[in-house]
Amino acid sequence: MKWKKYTIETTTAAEDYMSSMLMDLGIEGIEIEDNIPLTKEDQADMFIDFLPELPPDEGISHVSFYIEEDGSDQKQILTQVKAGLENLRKMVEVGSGMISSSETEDLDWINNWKKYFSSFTIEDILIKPTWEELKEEDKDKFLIEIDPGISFGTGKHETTQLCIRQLLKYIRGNSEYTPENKHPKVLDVGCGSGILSIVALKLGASEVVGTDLDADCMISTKENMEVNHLDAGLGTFYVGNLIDDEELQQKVGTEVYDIVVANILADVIIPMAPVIPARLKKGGYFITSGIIDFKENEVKAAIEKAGLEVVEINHQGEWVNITARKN
Ligand SMILES: C[S@@+](CC[C@H](N)C(=O)[O-])C[C@H]1O[C@@H](n2cnc3c(N)ncnc32)[C@H](O)[C@@H]1O
Repeated sequence: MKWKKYTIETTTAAEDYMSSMLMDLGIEGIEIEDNIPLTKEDQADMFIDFLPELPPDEGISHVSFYIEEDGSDQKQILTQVKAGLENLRKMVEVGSGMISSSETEDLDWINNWKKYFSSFTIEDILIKPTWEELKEEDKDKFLIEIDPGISFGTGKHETTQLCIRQLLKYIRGNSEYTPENKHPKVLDVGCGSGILSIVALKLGASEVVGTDLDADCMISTKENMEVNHLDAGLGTFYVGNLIDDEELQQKVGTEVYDIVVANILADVIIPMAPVIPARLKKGGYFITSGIIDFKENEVKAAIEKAGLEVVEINHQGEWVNITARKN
């Protein structure tokens, strides 16, 4: 599909008004480029732990939007955008308001990333996108099928893989480690696509409870449970923030989990560490990742301060997994 990209030069003060005006006109896929650093909340939502140095913010912003080349009345939309822009001038400094245009190559916003997600294995687990056909030679493999939709969690990210390896070890066991409980109850904080809950259940977990800030993850997780033939009753998933939502903490429960897994971000795991020991049974494990290597010591200190004993630290690329025990 061919798209035409239009870019409005405006001010950082007007960029939100500008995108809201465009959305009111039914335009989706709006892009904002400015030199304002992301907030901590935006960083957490976007799973970004470190940011490039930006040039100084001079108050200039470029707001771009895309219109399908065929099938839309470009002229009419542009007239509406120009009228909307002039209306905004009465409320806020919109700057030059100059609109430039360029052609883009074929774009399929929702599905393009799928080209980069194909089957792969972690130890003996085959992770396969739901849309890929299962090869004859893979029919007997330990299979997890995933469509993350708009949630995080194809399994390709180093942090997810670090957690999967720990689930393999602490649920199934391996040569150096034999778990006492082969059917643990698992809490998956930041469940995303549900991939870690599904791996845990497929490895033998008796039940999983998951949480995420993002309501869309509930849909992806539910659908992925179904695709993997897991009974819906094996998993309960809640939207919310375990760090400070006492109602959620109560729903999730106290001293009921053999394993808590949380693949989020160092800046989220640090404030979350104090509420983890209360969720774990004595002897239970906290498996966490999403930690960029230069924040390893900070996260380790927070986990130890919360009263857990760090038993393992693993690395993959620039990412870290910390596993800790409640003694
Ligand atoms: C890196 S993704 C992990 C997804 C999946 N568990 C995996 O390992 O691939 C992190 C998820 O944590 C969620 N998240 C961020 N902060 C959170 C918080 N305070 N509580 C629960 N979930 C959170 C995000 O919405 C996102 O879905």
